Amino acid sequence: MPEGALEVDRISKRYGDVVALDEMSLTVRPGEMLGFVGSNGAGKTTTMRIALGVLAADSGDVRYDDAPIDRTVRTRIGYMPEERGLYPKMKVLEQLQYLGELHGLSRAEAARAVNLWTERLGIAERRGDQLQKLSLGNQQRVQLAAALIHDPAVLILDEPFSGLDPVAVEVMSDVLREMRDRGVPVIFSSHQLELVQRLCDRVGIVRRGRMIADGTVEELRSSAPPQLTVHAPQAPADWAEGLQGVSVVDSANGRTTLQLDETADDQQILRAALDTGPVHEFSRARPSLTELFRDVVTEETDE
Ligand SMILES: Nc1ncnc2c1ncn2[C@@H]1O[C@H](COP(=O)(O)OP(=O)(O)OP(=O)(O)O)[C@@H](O)[C@H]1O
Repeated sequence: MPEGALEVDRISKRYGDVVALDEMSLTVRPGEMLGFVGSNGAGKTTTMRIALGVLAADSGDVRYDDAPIDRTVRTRIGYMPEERGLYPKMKVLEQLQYLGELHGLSRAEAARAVNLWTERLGIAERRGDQLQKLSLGNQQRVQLAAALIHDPAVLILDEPFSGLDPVAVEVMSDVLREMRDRGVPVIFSSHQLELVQRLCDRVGIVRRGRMIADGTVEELRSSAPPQLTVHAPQAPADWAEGLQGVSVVDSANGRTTLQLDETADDQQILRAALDTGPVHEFSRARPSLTELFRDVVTEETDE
């Protein structure tokens, strides 16, 4: 394992009869951003809470830098919990200053870090306000500042992008990229798959407490069957039905997305499309992360 990697190794966790995690494993290396995706209740928050050490696993290990996570390492993790959890009545500045000192910064270091991150996250003018007086998006920026204030060695963020406006999404994305580029392993959960696809070096898809797919977006996309987009404006809705090795993924306004298996013949498909009239587009593609994810979720309900 490279120095400074965070490893979750086959952790399991039950809540009574509910199996929240079933030998979940993941690794985030320094300088890497991992997007953690999965349906509601799949086990993302439970994994992150165990990785942070606020919740104990029934079995399995969490390691940082090849050693079990102890108290010292724990204080070096920047965590943004899903339930947020800052003090609503406390002023932004006092709150961040307090958290910095709690994580071992001196008074002056904490003050410098508060200035830096509130400036960087665009909330400098709100330093004197109570947290509860800020908009939800700005409260979230404060939460991120709280996770960053002690210059963490690892970042674990539970749905940091939920509810943010596009400008805030860009600010948050830039900061996470910057931390990644500084060599910090970053893991965040999200249901915004386009964002995960754009931002992350690797993606882990979790289903029922297990990691079922893990790789770069390109690896995951290229492991899926290829697709063909055909724009034939005069084609009837069922023009592709019955073609060898072809299933229709989507069809609207003369544009059809087909999924191909190895028996499909693209020249035969092209001829069939031309038989309907002009063909304006005929291009091969790989499914998006959203489509891959949908396939996984569909398999889940089919089981
Ligand atoms: N404190 C708890 N008591 C009982 N069951 C729990 C508890 N916390 C989580 N669970 C259950 O464990 C499973 C995993 O939940 P978890 O919150 O980790 O999922 P998640 O992937 O983060 O979901 P979401 O995307 O909705 O946030 C779910 O079935 C959930 O109901």
